[in-house]
This record gives sequence, C-alpha cells and structure tokens, in this order.
Amino acid sequence: MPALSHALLAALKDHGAREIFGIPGDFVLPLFKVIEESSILPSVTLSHEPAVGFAADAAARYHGGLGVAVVTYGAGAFNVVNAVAGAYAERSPVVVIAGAPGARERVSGFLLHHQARTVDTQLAVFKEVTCDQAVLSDPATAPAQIARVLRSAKELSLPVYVEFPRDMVDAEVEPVRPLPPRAANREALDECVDEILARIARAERPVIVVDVEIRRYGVEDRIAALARKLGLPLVTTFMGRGLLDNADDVVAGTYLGAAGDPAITQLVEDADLVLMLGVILSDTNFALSNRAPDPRRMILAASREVQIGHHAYRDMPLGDLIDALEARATPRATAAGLLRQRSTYPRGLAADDLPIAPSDIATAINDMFDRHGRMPMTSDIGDCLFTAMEIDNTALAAPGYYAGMGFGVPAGIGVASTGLRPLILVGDGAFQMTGWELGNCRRYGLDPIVVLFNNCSWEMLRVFQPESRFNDLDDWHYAEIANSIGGTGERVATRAELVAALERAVHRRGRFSLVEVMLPRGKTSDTLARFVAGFKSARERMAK
Ligand SMILES: Cc1ncc(Cc2csc(CCOP(=O)(O)OP(=O)(O)O)c2C)c(N)n1
Ligand SMILES: [Mg+2]
Repeated sequence: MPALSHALLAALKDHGAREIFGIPGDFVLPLFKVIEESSILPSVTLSHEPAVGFAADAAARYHGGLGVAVVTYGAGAFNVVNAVAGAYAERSPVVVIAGAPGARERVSGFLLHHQARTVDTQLAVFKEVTCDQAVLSDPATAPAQIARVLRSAKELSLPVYVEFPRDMVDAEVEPVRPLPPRAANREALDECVDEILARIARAERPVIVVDVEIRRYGVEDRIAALARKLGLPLVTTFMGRGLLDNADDVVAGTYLGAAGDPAITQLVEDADLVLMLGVILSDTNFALSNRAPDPRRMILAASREVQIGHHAYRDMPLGDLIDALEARATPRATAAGLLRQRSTYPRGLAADDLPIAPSDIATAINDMFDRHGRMPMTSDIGDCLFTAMEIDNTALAAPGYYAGMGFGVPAGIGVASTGLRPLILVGDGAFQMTGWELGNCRRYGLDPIVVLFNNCSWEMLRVFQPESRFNDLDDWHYAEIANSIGGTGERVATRAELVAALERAVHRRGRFSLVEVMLPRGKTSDTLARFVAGFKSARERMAK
C-alpha cells in the first residue's frame, strides 16, 4: 500500500494538477521532502504565502486543471487565506494543503507554535473560503476523503482545503479512487435545453454574455461553435475579458455598461434575450449597466444551475448543457450577423518624445502583439486592469471581481511555471505588495515581461478621493531594483523609450524584463476615466 503522501500527490495529478506552489515549514517539512524527492508533480517555492495562493490560482486558470498551494500550519496557512478567498470569489479550483500538528502533539497539553485560538482554528477559517474540507488523520478514511474533495474542486470549480497532520506522511493507505463526475439528469437537461432553444427562437435581438466559468469548465470552443451555429453575437463581461481569445470571429467585445464601447453596451442592453453562460453577477460586471439585468429577459447558466426567468434547473453542469444545446440547436441567421460590430483597439503609437499616458501603453502593447504575436497576460487591480480593456482580446488572468491587489506578479510567475511566457501588468502600489516575487524567476529560468505603471500613486483611490495625501506614494526606482534581483529593468518616460524598451524585452530571454513606465499622477486610462464617471453618476442617481 502507498504512503498517504504519495497517494495524495498521485491523486492530485490524476485530477488535473500540473504543479505545486508552496513554502515549507516544520509542520509540512516531511511532506515537502516527499514532494521534492518523488517529483510526482514539479514544485515551485516562493517568498510569501499570498504569492503561493495567487500563483496556484493563475496556473489553474490557464491550464484548466487544479491549482495546488502547500503551506505550513498556522502562520503559513493564515497568510494564504486572502488569495484563497479571491479564488473562491472568482471560481478558481485551488487545493490548499496545510500542515497540522500530529495526534500526540494535539493532546500534549501545550499551546502549539503557529496555533491561533485553538488547534482547529485553521480548519474553521478555511471552511469559510473553500467548498469542501478533509482532515487526513485516519488512514482508513483518508483516500475517500481525498477523492471527495478533489471531485468537489473540479465540479464546483472552487477551492478546497486538505489538512495534513505531520505524523501521517508515511501512513499506509489504499490508493485514492477518483469518484465519477455527477452528470445532469437527462430528462431535466432535455427540458431545460428545449426551453432555452424556444426562448432563442422567439427572440428578435438575442445576445450571449460569457464569463470565467466557461474557461473553468473548458467549454470555450464549444460555446464559440454554438454562437456560430445560432448566429448569435457574443460579448464577455469585465471579469471575462480575454475569454475566447482564439475566436475573434465570435467575440464582439467586452460589456462595460456606461464605461464601455457604446455599440457593445447597446447590443446587451437592447437585447430581448440575454443568454448568460458562466457569468458571475457581480457589481464589477454590471454596476454600470444603464439597464439592470432583468430575469424576464435573462437566462443564467452558472454554478451548476440554469435560471430562466424566475425558475431554475438544479445540478446542471455547464459542459452537459453546452453539449446538449450545440447538439440540438438548428442553424439560424448567417454567421455574418455575428460581427455586426467588433470593438476596435488602438494601434500605431507614435514613437515620439511625448510623455506617456496609460492608454499609450495599451497601444504600444497592441503594436507589439501585432509584430510578435499575442502573449498570455496577467494583471493586478489598478488602472493597469482598465488599460487592459484597451488591449486586443488576449488571454488574461486578473482579479476583475474580487479586486484584491498583489495578484498580478505572482499570477504571472504561476503562468510562467506552466511553460508560457506571460506579460504582467501591475501598478506601483500593487508591486510594493508582491512584485518582489520576481526575485524567484532566475532559479526557475522564468522570463516574464513586466510592465509597471509607476504613477507614484494609489491612483484608483485618488480618482475617488483626490484630497487625500495618503495616495502620494514615493518613487522607489523599481527598474534599478529589478537589475539586482535577477532581471533587467528599464525606466521609460517618453513614448519612444516605451516602444524601444518593449522591443528589447521581447527579444531578451532567460531573465525577467521589467519596463517601469513613468506616468503623471492624475492621468488615468480612458477606460478608468469612463468607469469613474459612470460610478459617480450612478452614485448621484442612488442619492436622489
Ligand atoms: C489587498 C488590497 N488592499 C487594498 C486595496 C484597495 C485599493 C484598490 S486600488 C488601490 C491603489 C492601487 O495602486 P496601484 O499603484 O497599484 O495602481 P493605480 O491605482 O493604477 O495607481 C488600493 C490601495 C485592494 N484593492 N486590495
Ligand atoms: Mg499607482
């Protein structure tokens, strides 16, 4: 019989994990030894546990499997809670494996180091940010518990928690037998599909809106095929930006309500049927809608449910639904109707001596992608994410709903660890939180390109509260620091310098490149400016 540590690692791999991110500690040292020596999964250690969580989250978003974060008991585990909360909010299946005291320690009578209120406080905290939990303290039940939580992570696309007492690493157990996926009830599925297709047939101006769950459940290509067959226009939400990046004939643009492309906004808000697939009904996706989502003209397929008007079908996996819709849909209007309008993105930045504005960065990146091909992107929260809306529809992992800072750089390291070369967008405030993780790139041979928006400001706060001096950050000269932690940094202040530095970064391989873009305080991207105007007018309307 295998040791529990080996059984768990093999099960993670069987369920779609591709790598492990972590930081060891005495409560997981024996487990980390097995991880490193068994090589069942490659492992990457980082410098601070929030980054471990962000990297595991972003890796899962890109390879479509499970993200894995291994941390020590207490101090390590509590450090990763915020990243796991963000993964929960944005439907990312991260498996948190946290060390814990062994059976004898628990009854030693001592208060244990790293313990908070009680020995089980860690489990109690993670119950709030995971969909399922397992404590592997009994060899007889451990394999079944592992099978259950890993199926939960995959089926619900949500984080799960595995507590691994340090005296269980070598415990002999049965191998983990994966549980069968839970399919939709066939009759309910047929009834649901008939109702959806009937609603589409009656609609005169239907539209499809997609969001992150279509990637989490691997159905992007099938949805593109469905949109083509039905001849329906399709847009992404703010959170869903970058989805269907290989289906330019299908994606008309991104719906941003009052802050977006008016033609896209009209497509959604004038629609008499909005088919929402994998959509998170969040404020960041819909708060700027001129017309709030209306259940009478909406079908929402998300979280294994399909809501039509005011009734719902339960236990309806998105993949089963899309397969059944695609199989039973009859072709409609010509595909030409798909792209009545497609958003256009700025190109052709003049390489001149003018100072740089945030939207110039988007134009320079569009030009770079045209010359060298699109790169997978990660972004932090800040004006960099709003600027990303002006970059052509490219694969993107960003905290567009949870909106937690610190995600961008570690997420980029997570994506780079999957074998891709990402372009990372980050503001100076967020970089101050987790940007230093770039110092781990050299030992793993990772060479992401980082574009750092240095406005020496918490600019997203300043636009709402300009009178506060706490928004004035100091200038830390990040490019200089990059050179001392294994990368190459360049500081640019004109559009010509920006274009040249990006070109050098693309050709520079084997070490990370950091392009520190100097921006004036008070100047935001065009998209953020429209968002702020939209939020302020929405707030004024609510105040009346
Ligand atoms: C973990 C966390 N703590 C605080 C905040 C609150 C916040 C949202 S945006 C922002 C300023 C971001 O500054 P940065 O320089 O990165 O970007 P920019 O605005 O373009 O200049 C803060 C402090 C959030 N969202 N998450
Ligand atoms: Mg800033």
